[in-house]
Amino acid sequence: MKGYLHLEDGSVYTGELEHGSPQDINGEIVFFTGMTGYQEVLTDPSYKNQIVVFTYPLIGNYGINISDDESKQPQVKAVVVYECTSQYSHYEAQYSFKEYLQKWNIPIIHHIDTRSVVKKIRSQGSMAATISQTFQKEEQPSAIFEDGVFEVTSTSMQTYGDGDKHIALIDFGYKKSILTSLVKRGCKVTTVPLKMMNKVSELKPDGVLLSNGPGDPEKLESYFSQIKEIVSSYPTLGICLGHQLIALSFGAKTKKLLFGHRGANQPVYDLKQKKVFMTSQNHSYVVIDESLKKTDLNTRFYHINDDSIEGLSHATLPILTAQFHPEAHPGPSDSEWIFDEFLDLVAAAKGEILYA
Ligand SMILES: NC(=O)CC[C@H](N)C(=O)O
Repeated sequence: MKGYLHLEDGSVYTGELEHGSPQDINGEIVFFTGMTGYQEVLTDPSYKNQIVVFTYPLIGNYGINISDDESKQPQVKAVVVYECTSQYSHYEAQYSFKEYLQKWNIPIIHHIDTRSVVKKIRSQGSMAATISQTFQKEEQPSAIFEDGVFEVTSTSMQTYGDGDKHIALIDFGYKKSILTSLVKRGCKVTTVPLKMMNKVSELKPDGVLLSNGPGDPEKLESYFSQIKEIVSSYPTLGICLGHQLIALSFGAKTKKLLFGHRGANQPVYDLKQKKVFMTSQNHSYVVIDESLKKTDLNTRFYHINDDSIEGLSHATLPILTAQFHPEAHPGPSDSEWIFDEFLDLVAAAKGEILYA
């Protein structure tokens, strides 16, 4: 059936709507530029409540393979594509792109001029959008976005792996690949729901990882002092939202980028190794450079395209943070070594090695 994509600036695009609902669907519209990796994007909890535009014009040609999911279900509010094919070819695929989203009742609007939509987002910023079955929408798309962290954090602790390094993975909506990156490096990992952060010390972990997650990091202000205490007590890695929360808890500030970084070829410079890495990213917010002056945090990584901060280290504590995704699904595995460096920090704290 015909469907309509309404943007906050008043523009309306007509496309074909699949699994739409009689009620309008509202969300923040953002775009992802990777040619592949659509399945990992759909299931990354950081995309909770967002309407994702895929800029690559043909999506779905290798189908959906459940074992590649980043969480138990798609998290996006809706999908905007040019063409999504039902014909797929991959030896592990179980569903087509459309079948998978239909199973979870997630609307797709296709045959939309995605190039035009992306140009608007690039010039005016990520904005509110509504997908509707009618040309006249019920109301103006709302720019107030729901805070997704409480929807995606788990409700009980779970333990995975049985290695000799025990890592507490604080769950703001973690991607499965973060967990598997640790388990495959010989760690025992306990996932800790946001509301159970006060139990971290009872686990006596060797290290702590603060996960990715959706929404504005400043909305979690009531947890900053607790976060500061935890990350000051154990070797720590912060990824994406986790990185932002660590910076905020030490007194730095964050701001929203115009349209964010979402793709699989984002170049990042490492000031320590003096090297550029291609990274996978999915974020709207960044740490403000000048706000670091009052803290003991130093820039370790920055984005080559816009000079924004992509990661930090602490002057005296074993804390490492990355705004990008070292677990790299979707995207290149160039920066997976971040996990090795984090585990070196953990090993150094246990007296097993020297970390330089
Ligand atoms: N992937 C993430 O953790 C995203 C962090 C945060 N929600 C942002 O958009 O900046």
